[in-house]
Amino acid sequence: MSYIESVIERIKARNPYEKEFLQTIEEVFKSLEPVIEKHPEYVKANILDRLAEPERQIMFRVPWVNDDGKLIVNRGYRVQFNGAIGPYKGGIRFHPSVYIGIVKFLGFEQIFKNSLTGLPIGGGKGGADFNPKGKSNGEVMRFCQSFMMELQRHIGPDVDVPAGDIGVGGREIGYLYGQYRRVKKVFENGVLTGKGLTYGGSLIRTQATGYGLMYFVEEMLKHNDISLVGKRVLISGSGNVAIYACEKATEMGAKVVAMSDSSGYILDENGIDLDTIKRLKEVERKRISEYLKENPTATFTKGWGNIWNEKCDVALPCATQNDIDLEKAKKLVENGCIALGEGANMPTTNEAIDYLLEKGILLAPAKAANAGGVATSALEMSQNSMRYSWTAEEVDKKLKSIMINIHTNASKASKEYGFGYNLVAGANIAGFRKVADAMLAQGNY
Ligand SMILES: NC(=O)C1=CN([C@@H]2O[C@H](COP(=O)(O)OP(=O)(O)OC[C@H]3O[C@@H](n4cnc5c(N)ncnc54)[C@H](OP(=O)(O)O)[C@@H]3O)[C@@H](O)[C@H]2O)C=CC1
Ligand SMILES: O=C(O)CCC(=O)C(=O)O
Repeated sequence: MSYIESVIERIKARNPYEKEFLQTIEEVFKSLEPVIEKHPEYVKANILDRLAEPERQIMFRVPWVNDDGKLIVNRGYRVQFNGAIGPYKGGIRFHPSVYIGIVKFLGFEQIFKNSLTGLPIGGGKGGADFNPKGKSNGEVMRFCQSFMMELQRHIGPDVDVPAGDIGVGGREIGYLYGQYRRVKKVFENGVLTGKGLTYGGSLIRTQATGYGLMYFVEEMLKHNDISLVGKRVLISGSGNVAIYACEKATEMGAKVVAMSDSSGYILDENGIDLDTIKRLKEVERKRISEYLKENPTATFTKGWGNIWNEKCDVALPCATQNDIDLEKAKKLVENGCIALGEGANMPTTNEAIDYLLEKGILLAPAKAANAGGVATSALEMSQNSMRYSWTAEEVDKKLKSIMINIHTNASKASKEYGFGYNLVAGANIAGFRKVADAMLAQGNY
């Protein structure tokens, strides 16, 4: 058994029920084999075992009263995974599937992603098993207030800075910040990112993950002498990341023909009418099938995951984890897909990643490709510290240059450690080295 395999076995034994966390551990650590060989100092300092153990994980009760006057109890989480290079940073997810294994997978991935941005942010993530779907604004507000009553003890602009993720957007960040300010009595708006523009939010943060994804995918295609113009694109999801990936892809000359939500997908051969999607999803919070009312030539197909049966050149999973398994990956290849850009976190299973790489599909891994969101959050933190705001053009320019740098660093690391042009391995290695070196320098914590 190799050193890495023995580390993975130890981590499995310590966390037997956290399957998503174990999935990312295997994916990341397996690509670190040549790094460990070249740098025995990481083995001596037991960096991998230390990296896999969160610095702190907090789990708490979130009681709140629904519109019928019933007291409901949810479970809240914040995992402060690694603070070696900066304050913990990462989103909060509200979804009924949330449990510690999901929060830990997201927090672990965040360590490497945040390191890749080149900005001083450590890795963390949080959430609750609360389902915002179908809840009134009042219910969502009371839930957020109760969630923050506990969370506020553990966060701060120099400690831990949460933001949005699935089920947490501008509305929720507003309620969370309102409660934080009420309890703390200070206007300390650097404690959360993704805020509204009237109280310290950054221009372009809403668009940043989707735009950043497309800047990265464009760079990856350019590196391989391929243009995005005229390419047929499928996007899973129709939330924050999916919407702005669609906007930028269309602006870059690609044709997005399908988007989805958990009920199914719409296919529109005329190209997605994004104004309708934005209204349905950002304003009215409706199901995607409603799209057909205004676009009667489009079709709706029921069922999660079916979108990947459609033909495409570029696939952009922008919804949730494990969206593309081996069977879907085979379907994509069979249908002529040439590139896959991960907007969501861990949307592709490990078996599917191996298969796609083996078939020569260009794969932009989440840690690199969706890092534009957290990078712009870090830019929001800088603006809050300076008590100053950059223009949309300034933020967008910084975002683009960060995404291009991430591509350069991931491709260089991949080449240096013998993987050729493999951005999956390259992103893991480049993200790892900075954090590992910071941990080495800081002693045995
Ligand atoms: N927001 C950000 O800045 C960043 C987000 N990400 C990642 O991108 C992905 C999408 O996030 P975001 O767009 O913010 O989230 P949203 O809540 O805005 O949108 C999520 C979308 O995914 C769909 N979906 C389908 N199945 C599921 C499922 N099982 N669980 C959750 N969602 C599902 C949702 O449909 P339905 O409404 O029917 O549930 C919805 O269309 C996530 O993986 C997130 O971790 C990564 C980096 C930054
Ligand atoms: O902007 C942030 O801090 C959160 C981003 C995030 O959760 C992610 O990158 O997955």
